[in-house]
Amino acid sequence: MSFLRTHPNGALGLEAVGMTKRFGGMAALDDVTCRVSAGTFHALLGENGAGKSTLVKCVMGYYHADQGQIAVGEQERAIANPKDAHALGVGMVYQHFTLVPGMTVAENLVLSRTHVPAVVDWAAERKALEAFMAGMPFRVPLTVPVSALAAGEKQKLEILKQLYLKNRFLILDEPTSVLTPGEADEVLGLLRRMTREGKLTVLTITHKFREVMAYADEVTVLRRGRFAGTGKVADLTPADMAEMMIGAKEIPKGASRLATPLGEPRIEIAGLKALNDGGLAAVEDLDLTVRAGEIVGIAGVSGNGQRELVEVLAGQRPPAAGEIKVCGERYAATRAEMKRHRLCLLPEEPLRNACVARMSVAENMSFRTFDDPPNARGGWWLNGAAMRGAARELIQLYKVKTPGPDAPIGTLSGGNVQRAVLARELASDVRVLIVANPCFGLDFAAVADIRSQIMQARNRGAAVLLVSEDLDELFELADRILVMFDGHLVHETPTTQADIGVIGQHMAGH
Ligand SMILES: Nc1ncnc2c1ncn2[C@@H]1O[C@H](COP(=O)(O)OP(=O)(O)OP(=O)(O)O)[C@@H](O)[C@H]1O
Repeated sequence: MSFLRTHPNGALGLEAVGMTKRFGGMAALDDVTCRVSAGTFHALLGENGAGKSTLVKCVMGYYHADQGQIAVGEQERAIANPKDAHALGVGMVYQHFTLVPGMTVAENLVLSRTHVPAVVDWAAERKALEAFMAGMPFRVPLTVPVSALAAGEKQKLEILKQLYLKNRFLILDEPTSVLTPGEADEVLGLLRRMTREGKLTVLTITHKFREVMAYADEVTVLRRGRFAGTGKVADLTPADMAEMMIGAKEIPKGASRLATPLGEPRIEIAGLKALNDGGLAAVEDLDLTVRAGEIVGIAGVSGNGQRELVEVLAGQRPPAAGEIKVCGERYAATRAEMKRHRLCLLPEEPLRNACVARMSVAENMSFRTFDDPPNARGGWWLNGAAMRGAARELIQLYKVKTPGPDAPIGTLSGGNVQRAVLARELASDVRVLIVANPCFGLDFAAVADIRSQIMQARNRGAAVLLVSEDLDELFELADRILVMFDGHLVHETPTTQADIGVIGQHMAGH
């Protein structure tokens, strides 16, 4: 496909040429070029830490590249900040929603404009919005508050907002991670239709080969901050892309499930109720048992009480009612209990919930063990050398990409923070493992690695509670799948008899 700069129907082409961005001595991007033709659907691939986010942040003007040029449409452009990017018609949709929940769809759209008049003529705005919606391939009701929309509708609205702001080059950062499989297909299908019609160009960061194969026209692959290849999807297989990403054709296989006997109950939850930050019930009447030697998966669209459930089990949120037992004893989620029962826990968003961003990788990795020998030598003297040594081993074992054990963990790429926390949690001989979205944002090789670790823990007899928004993950790992909707467990099935369509419907509350 020859490079097309602007499509007559509005889609914009974009070239980022020779992009270099250094953080201290480390080049996160080293002479990277990415060309996206107008009216195409382009996927940006690469391992965790390969430089994908850094590249799109340079394009959006969040970072200033040390070298390189960006051309949007016909011309080379200087993009000093995101405002400049928007003025050129370049917008970005993030993994997490940026809408104001208490406002209606119409209010969110109108107030997102750079210039909003002091007094808004709502009647005129409504008319203009209805005309705008009529021209869109998908619609969201204008008068409904955003808080009442399902995740798929919110994601559609995020995209509509970019189109409303007249952005015709859209960057998406793992756009489907918050959607059910049906919603993901709908949103990606609609975006592809718009690119085919020449109304929009899409550049999406993704780790999902399935979505690349089904929706993308072309890919650009980064590897350790460098350009590793580009091509048309029609000419490539997932194995070819894997080879560009990591230099090996083999997509690693996970550990297989061993036929182990079910053991005693290790997690017993009865009548649990938990409130959200606003004081409303987020989890209600929840009964759940997880036995030794099984993985119990909880499916659900984010925001249906899973976060609060995990926070209760982590001791970060008090239960409002109910009882929890671990290994037959009442459990109040203290650090001593976790240690005694060898209970390990990986919450969602580990950088926020399980790390101190400004502390080093070594310090973060030793949170569980800092007061045990050899890390502590009597009293409160911490042995930095021992902590760093143990961290070096974990960094190697779990392939965490970091300049070293002393780097602040907050400067690692998202996927590498996840690996560092998993390394800490899975390092011990775990009896009870609670994990929430363990592979969120991880590249395919890391996903295979981590899933294999979880399966091995189960095969060794651990009781595993796996809360995940990724149905593929639940189908691969769980022995039983339960669906959580609106704070309740609404459906349960052994995985061998599970039907993905039925589960998707329960996830959507039908
Ligand atoms: N603000 C920063 N300060 C220091 N280093 C940074 C900063 N931002 C990114 N890096 C480093 O740059 C490299 C590339 O990170 P980037 O976030 O672009 O990777 P990525 O491909 O998006 O990874 P992931 O798939 O894990 O999100 C990483 O090694 C990361 O540690």
